Amino acid sequence: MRVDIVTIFPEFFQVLDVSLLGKARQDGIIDVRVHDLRDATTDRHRTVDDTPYGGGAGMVMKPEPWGQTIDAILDDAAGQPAVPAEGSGSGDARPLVVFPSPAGTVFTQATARRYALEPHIVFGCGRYEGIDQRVFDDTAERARVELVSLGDYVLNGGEVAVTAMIEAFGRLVPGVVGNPESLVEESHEDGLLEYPSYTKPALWRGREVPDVLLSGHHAKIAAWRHEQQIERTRRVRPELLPPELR
Ligand SMILES: CN1CCC[C@H](Cn2ccc3ccc(-c4n[nH]c(N)c4C#N)cc32)C1
Repeated sequence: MRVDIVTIFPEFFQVLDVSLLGKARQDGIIDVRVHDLRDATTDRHRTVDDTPYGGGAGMVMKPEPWGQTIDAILDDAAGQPAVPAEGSGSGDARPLVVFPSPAGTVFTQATARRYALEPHIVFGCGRYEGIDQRVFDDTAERARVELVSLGDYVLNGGEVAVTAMIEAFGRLVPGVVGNPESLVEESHEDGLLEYPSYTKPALWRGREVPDVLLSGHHAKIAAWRHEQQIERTRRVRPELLPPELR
């Protein structure tokens, strides 16, 4: 899987060199390439923004550097088809270009599962008040374009969102997580929040571990954990409960 990231803060993504994603990159499972948008500027000040047409506060990101950078990435990728992850992908062979945006559809575990099947994703990290709309419209001429939001709050740019999204789908790409079993019983994977976890010691500051977890009775443990998931989901995120459990 190939991932391209366009940003004015390339150093922001050094975080992707560590932990699971760093190993996935070293193992060649995920090929992450970071592009500095300012490399596509032509003026001495490497300008990427300008005042908004129609007035208003803040600055808007100019379309030219974006168009040049995205074209270069898509042209390069066209010559090196990326290998899709196992499983059925979107069926649309065009690359996927994702722009984080507070105006986008909310990123969920279902989005992460879908992205994990894509052979190639380009992420465009906006800053300032956002990117000139014509960048999205022009890119949509040759790629699938998605505006995606991390959640209902305002960030200063797309980099934090892209980091979270790459972690969320990256861990689902086959070979990234050592034990795929650990991906099954986690929050949102089965629509419910995860059950509480415990480890040694059996007694800590006067607090014991639930007896069922010490029983060795796997069926009872599984039943207790599922009940905990339902109780926790009902308490914290009732809207996630399937109708029959509400
Ligand atoms: C005051 N203005 C309002 C519009 C956005 C401006 C900052 N900005 C520029 C590019 C950009 C990209 C994503 C996000 C963002 N914010 N919240 C989320 N869940 C996001 C996601 N994904 C924010 C962004 C700040």
